[in-house]
Amino acid sequence: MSSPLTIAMPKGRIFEEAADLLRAAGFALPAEFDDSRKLIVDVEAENMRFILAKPMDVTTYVEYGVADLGIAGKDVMLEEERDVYELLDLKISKCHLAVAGLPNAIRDEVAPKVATKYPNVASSYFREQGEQVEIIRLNGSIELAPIVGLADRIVDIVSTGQTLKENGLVELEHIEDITSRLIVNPVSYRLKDERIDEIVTKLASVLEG
Ligand SMILES: Nc1ncnc2c1ncn2[C@@H]1O[C@H](COP(=O)(O)OP(=O)(O)OP(=O)(O)O)[C@@H](O)[C@H]1O
Ligand SMILES: O=P(O)(O)OC[C@H]1O[C@H](OP(=O)(O)OP(=O)(O)O)[C@H](O)[C@@H]1O
Repeated sequence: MSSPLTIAMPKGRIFEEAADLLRAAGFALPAEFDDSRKLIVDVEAENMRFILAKPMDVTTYVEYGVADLGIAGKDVMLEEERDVYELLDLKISKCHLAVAGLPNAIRDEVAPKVATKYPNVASSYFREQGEQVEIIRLNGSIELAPIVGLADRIVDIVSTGQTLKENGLVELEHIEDITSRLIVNPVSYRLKDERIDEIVTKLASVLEG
């Protein structure tokens, strides 16, 4: 048998939706897959190996070729700009990237501070807007920054809007709609195109159906 196809899966909120999608496409993923603390899960019946990574790291595993395929949020792809191909919009984990801040804040700073987990996305967004800002990188709970006075604005993910609302913030600018994507290492795609195309066809038929 050929070597297993390695797929980098994001732990966290995308995982469950991605696993549901793979099962709907006919892949026999064992229950162990969802509950285990193991970071590598071999699914011999499908000749697949899953590596469970932090969502922000999926594109890195795929770029370096230790995973052939991966499932990554478009936000991560925009931030990381890794050398990977996007094969399919999986239409899961829908949200958008936005600029937010306190309502009625006076916006007359020369270089307002912007807190974000997405420094590259935020820098290029404000550059395109012709606005000079100071980026402050944080790792989470971004909505805290304007409330405690660390930053004037934030660039972050908005889904239901509940986190903004509960923290007294408002969305100021919509940057980009986000969903999760199936990505591939370019060399893997050349060497394993038949197997990969088969997976894409199965997933696409679920998404279209
Ligand atoms: N509130 C949300 N609703 C829907 N999708 C979201 C939401 N927040 C993030 N996402 C999407 O899900 C992906 C993973 O988010 P998740 O919160 O699981 O990861 P993370 O915050 O990077 O990880 P961690 O919390 O472990 O640091 C994001 O890259 C984005 O594409
Ligand atoms: O619009 P909502 O539905 O409220 O979702 C948006 C929130 O979800 C994400 O945070 P996450 O839960 O990943 O926590 P984090 O702050 O640790 O990143 C994001 O960073 C927002 O804070």
